[in-house]
Amino acid sequence: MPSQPHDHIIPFEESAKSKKEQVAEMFDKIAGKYDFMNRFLSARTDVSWRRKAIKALKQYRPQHILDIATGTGDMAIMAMQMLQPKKITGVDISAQMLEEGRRKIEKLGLSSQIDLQLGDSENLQFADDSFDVVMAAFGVRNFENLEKGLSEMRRVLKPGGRLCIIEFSRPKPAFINSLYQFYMGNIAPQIAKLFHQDKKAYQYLNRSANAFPERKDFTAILSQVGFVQPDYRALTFGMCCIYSATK
Ligand SMILES: C[S@@+](CC[C@H](N)C(=O)[O-])C[C@H]1O[C@@H](n2cnc3c(N)ncnc32)[C@H](O)[C@@H]1O
Repeated sequence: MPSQPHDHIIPFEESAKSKKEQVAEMFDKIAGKYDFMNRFLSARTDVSWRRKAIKALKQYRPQHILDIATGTGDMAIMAMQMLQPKKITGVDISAQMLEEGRRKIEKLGLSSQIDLQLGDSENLQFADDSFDVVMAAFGVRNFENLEKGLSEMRRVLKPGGRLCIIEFSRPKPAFINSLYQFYMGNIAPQIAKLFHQDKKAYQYLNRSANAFPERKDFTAILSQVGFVQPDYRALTFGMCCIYSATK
């Protein structure tokens, strides 16, 4: 197994709580403004990243989709609108993020098609081989044990099923990365503070994104947990990557 530098990246370094507890608490706190901050800080680029990832799943015509670390349900909602599967199940450890998600889903009249459940990606309560597609947008970086979470995602995927992961990565070329690092490391946490959000949550976002295995390092981990044909596509100068693989 490769080393896991991301394991040590936790939201609040001074806290004695586990990474999982800290992550759940942090997202509970920022849930109310999570969508707004995403749109604002990324100038809506996050929406186009999710759209591209979901578009690539169209050819598989999935009927049952699992959205891991679903948060406020943005990925699940967009996948329901674009792919029209029979059902999407979303799982997250933050009750408040799920509450926000359920509100949006109800407003859109999608409650019978999208089911959001409190649960841990590293210990999924679903039978083996249950889903045609398992996806996670900006979630796997937060796992306490990355390999365990990815293995669970593989376990519940049907043989031949498709994995889709969106995660932050470091932009190339170097001068764009410098600008990006300055924005994410200094400006974004200040903007978050202006909107009464915990600055530390947005500092964690940058630190955890920088420490996370990216591109070929991440596809190597997908292979190690048993996925086949892992691949990635870098978006917006490589600010994020869409990873795909098959079970
Ligand atoms: C940055 S948010 C992404 C939310 C959503 N997927 C999106 O695209 O906006 C990360 C989410 O991962 C969830 N999360 C972190 N670790 C988790 C775990 N072990 N199991 C389930 N959810 C987890 C957090 O609670 C949070 O809602």
